[in-house]
Amino acid sequence: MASARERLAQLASITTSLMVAWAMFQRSFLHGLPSFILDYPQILPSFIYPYIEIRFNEFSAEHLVLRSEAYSAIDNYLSSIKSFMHTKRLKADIVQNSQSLSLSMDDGEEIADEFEGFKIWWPSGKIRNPSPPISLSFRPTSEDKRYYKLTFHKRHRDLVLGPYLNGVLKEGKAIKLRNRSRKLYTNAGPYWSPVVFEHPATFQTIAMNPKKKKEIIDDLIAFSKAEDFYASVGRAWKRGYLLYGPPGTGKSTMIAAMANLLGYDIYDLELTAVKDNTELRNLLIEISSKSIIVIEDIDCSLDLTGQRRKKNEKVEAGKDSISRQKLAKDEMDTRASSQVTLSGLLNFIDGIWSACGGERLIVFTTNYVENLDPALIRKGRMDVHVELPYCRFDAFKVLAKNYLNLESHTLFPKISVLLEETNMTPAEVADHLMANAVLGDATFSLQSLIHALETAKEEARLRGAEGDQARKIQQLVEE
Ligand SMILES: Nc1ncnc2c1ncn2[C@@H]1O[C@H](COP(=O)(O)OP(=O)(O)OP(=O)(O)O)[C@@H](O)[C@H]1O
Ligand SMILES: [Mg+2]
Repeated sequence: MASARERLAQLASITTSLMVAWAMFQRSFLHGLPSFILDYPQILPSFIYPYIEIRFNEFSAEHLVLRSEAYSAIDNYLSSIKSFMHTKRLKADIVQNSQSLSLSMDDGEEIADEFEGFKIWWPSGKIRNPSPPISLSFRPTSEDKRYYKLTFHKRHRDLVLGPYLNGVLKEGKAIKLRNRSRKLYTNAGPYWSPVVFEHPATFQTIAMNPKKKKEIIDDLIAFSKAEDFYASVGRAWKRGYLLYGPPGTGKSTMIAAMANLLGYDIYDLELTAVKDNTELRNLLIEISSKSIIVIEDIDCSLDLTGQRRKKNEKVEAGKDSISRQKLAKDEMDTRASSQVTLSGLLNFIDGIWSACGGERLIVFTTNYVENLDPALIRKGRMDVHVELPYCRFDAFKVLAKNYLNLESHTLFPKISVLLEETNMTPAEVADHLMANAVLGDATFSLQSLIHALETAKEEARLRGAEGDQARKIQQLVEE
């Protein structure tokens, strides 16, 4: 059944037709009548039909191929609001990156939305293009042009055209970002090449101290919502993370979990493949917002500390010709490999990056935090330092829950002590648990982990004893 507004719309349309006919009649036969009568066709229907309609076409006149950004945002927004109760014909599609179906209304249907206590209607429709007589090209012709018609009472004009519509467009764009398939970019030469990023890691599966984990999650979420805060204090919307710890402790896994948590793309920057600072700058300004820039093994990527050392050596050098020659050769060697310098990287972090949009994390990883230049990791550049250590009992409990669905067990105390006495990575512990998890016997899995820990402890003891012996022999030889 047609709603009151629809009946009014029909009435207004009939009235408009009548008024147009009336105006034509006037113009033809009644020259000289007062001009306000000629204005009737515009005034009268707006008394009868006090609604404003704004049409958002799928394709604008200028961009016949590119879908209008406003239309896409509205489409996403309308698919998200739960006003389908009275809509009989819906369209369904699979959302990228998700198993769920996304519903949207079919052409010719209407969704009602509410804002500040009043109603807004979004009828959808399509204009059928007259099909071309005979197309000689094989290019498919897009016959139908879809649109949404924002319809609201004229007394709400300011609210609808201001906060309501801005909110719809903002939310629609946010939904698009959430639903898009994310990318992992790597640099080979001066360009980024993307692949679809699908990594199952989540913070839930990362084995580490739960308190530390919560702090990181809270920090990331606070960062992703802090656009206004960063703007108000005049700082670039970026945050630096340094993840450090031995190999296999979950640094790369945590980066994937960060990307999954925030829905960001990852730009995995291989510094050794970057020719010089100019190429570095060009790569970095290409990076879009909502992204994580990752530089793995920062200590191996560049001779970052060396660059500084050489500067100091330069002052000392020059006294004799041999050291001058050595310095020149060192500089040539450095230039031959990569000319990206510590100062180039720092300039990027402080300057260029700040100037090109926001919502970006930069993450450095290293196995040897003590080797890094303090300038690189000082607060302000690397805001958060996260240590991923060898597996201790708190991290083990996460793995036991994930792999064996165990919260406690009589063997836990023994494992806790053994983990303190050995240096086994979460990766190794996880491997032991996984090897037997499929058998479904948790006690057997824990026993085999205990056996592995005891073996590792014994090996470490033997290595230590061998080392002591070697040192003693060395001492005797020197004496
Ligand atoms: N803390 C952890 N929690 C859960 N799984 C982990 C953890 N650490 C490692 N793993 C598992 O071990 C494997 C290796 O981990 P990852 O690559 O993240 O280590 P890494 O710290 O980046 O090592 P590297 O320093 O060698 O790059 C991953 O497949 C991951 O599933
Ligand atoms: Mg790694």
